[in-house]
Amino acid sequence: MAKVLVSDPIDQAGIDILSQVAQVDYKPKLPLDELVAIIPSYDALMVRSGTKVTAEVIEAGTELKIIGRAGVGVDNIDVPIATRRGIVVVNSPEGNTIAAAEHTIAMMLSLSRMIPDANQSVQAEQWDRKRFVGAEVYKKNLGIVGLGKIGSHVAAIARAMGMRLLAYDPFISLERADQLGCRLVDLDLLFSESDYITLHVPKTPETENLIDADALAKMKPTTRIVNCSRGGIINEDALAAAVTAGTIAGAALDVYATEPLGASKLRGLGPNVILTPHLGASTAEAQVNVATDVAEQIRDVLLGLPARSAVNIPGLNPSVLEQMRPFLQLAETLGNLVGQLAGGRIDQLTVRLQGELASSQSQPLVVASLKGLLSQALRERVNYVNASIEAKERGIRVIETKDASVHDYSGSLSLEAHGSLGAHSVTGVLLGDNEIRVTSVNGFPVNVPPSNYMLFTLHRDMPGIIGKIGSLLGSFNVNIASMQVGRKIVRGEAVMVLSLDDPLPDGVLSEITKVEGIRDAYTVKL
Ligand SMILES: NC(=O)C1=CN([C@@H]2O[C@H](COP(=O)(O)OP(=O)(O)OC[C@H]3O[C@@H](n4cnc5c(N)ncnc54)[C@H](O)[C@@H]3O)[C@@H](O)[C@H]2O)C=CC1
Ligand SMILES: O=C(O)C(=O)COP(=O)(O)O
Repeated sequence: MAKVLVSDPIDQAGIDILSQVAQVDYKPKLPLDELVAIIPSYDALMVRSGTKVTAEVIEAGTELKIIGRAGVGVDNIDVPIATRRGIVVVNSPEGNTIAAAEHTIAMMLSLSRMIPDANQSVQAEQWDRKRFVGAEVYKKNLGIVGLGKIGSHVAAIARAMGMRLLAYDPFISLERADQLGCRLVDLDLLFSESDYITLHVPKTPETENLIDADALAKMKPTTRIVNCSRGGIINEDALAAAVTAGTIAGAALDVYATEPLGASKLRGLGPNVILTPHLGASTAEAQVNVATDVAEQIRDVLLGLPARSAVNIPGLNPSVLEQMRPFLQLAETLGNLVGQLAGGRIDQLTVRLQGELASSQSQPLVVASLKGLLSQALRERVNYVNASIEAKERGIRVIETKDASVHDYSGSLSLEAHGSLGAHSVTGVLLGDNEIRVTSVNGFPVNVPPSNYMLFTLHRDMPGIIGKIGSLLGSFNVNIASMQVGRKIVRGEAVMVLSLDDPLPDGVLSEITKVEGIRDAYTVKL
């Protein structure tokens, strides 16, 4: 039975799903050294933001097939190393959107009305109404940095509260911003015009330290900043200095450069700074959502099914995947086939989508073709996650072409591998029942289903050659399941494709190449 380690607190709903297919060990708050010590025996790891899934953890996890992040941000996981190791990383892109957006609004209003300090004063049996005169958000400018899922929901709520919305997000269209009632502006304008600024970006090299002393200097003394996205996007010392100096009005933070927050200048700044301990996703509803979402994906991957929100399998979203699954199988089979025909070191793969297939996304088919191509060399170490990287590292150039014109079949896929031993090509199609047919080899028309053991010859079309090959195989006790010859002109060049019931014994191939008229022969094992 597969083993799953859950190393952060997750909702029981997730544990229940995982338990259907695996032994689940629930060990929240595991120290790094213990995690490294026990990870070798696990097939899957499920975390939230608490566990740092470092290169050391991933390298130690020799059996790991999937790392699940019950939430959005995967910045606590070394995704490039996981990808390199062929480990799928999944998250829950939408499970906590509402929770994080509502926490943002709660932080903005709490800051404006000094609710935490006002509460504390009443708890302390004071009745100080003068100290807690706040500000309204109505008709104020809210600058949203990052107009993705959470930023968009914040925009919708803020709009309903009568705020005026500015947004900065270089990857969002004007139309989308318009729909959300946001004016897209550059960062400097957002900094200088906003009364409230809220951050909803991932932590990347571009967003790290985005709000530094220079940015803070551009803001109004009445500006209040909310950060429920990621620590490190705001420079905490610069922020504390700006609040202390009164060059901005205040800040409400849920996330920090280092968590848990250690010694910090952000503490003790009175009602103008509110700090929560990374609570954005901490609602009952969000925790059920993310735990269910990610546990289902871990379960599926352990059962050999695809994940719907893999962050390191480009272009394979669930609907695409479902629709393309038979074509991915076709691409993988053809990749495997052409890789074996080409042999040697391959430096280029051309992937050609013909007919109806030309309207499909090519990237998943390219990845599947590469997976097939590399499977002889890498066996089970190559998968959809690392096929592109492995190919790139081996210097395999990929060329994609599309041709919507329809020939003999409504849609076909052709792969041509170019390598140290020459170039070979195969074309295949899917029949009505999703059965794979190889329809050409090196440009010669054939019509054969792929089989476990195959023999291909390139030869001169001449009388007697088929009989000779048949007898030769018979003399080695190899049974032929089917045989096909493809040629373009009578007595010209031709290919022969044989499906065999048995693997070819050593030495037979060289005997075959000695037969008169045979130019080359290749065995293929699929
Ligand atoms: N405090 C908490 O507990 C939670 C925090 N988060 C964090 O909130 C953030 C946003 O999450 P989602 O909205 O779900 O992500 P998302 O991917 O839907 O949106 C992120 C947006 O940021 C934009 N963006 C990327 N780089 C940018 C840049 N350099 N400048 C401006 N915009 C940029 C993207 O175009 C995208 O529209 C993430 O960092 C996530 O980890 C999410 C959930 C809970
Ligand atoms: O989903 C995210 O990105 C979050 O930051 C939530 O973090 P958490 O799962 O609460 O540790």
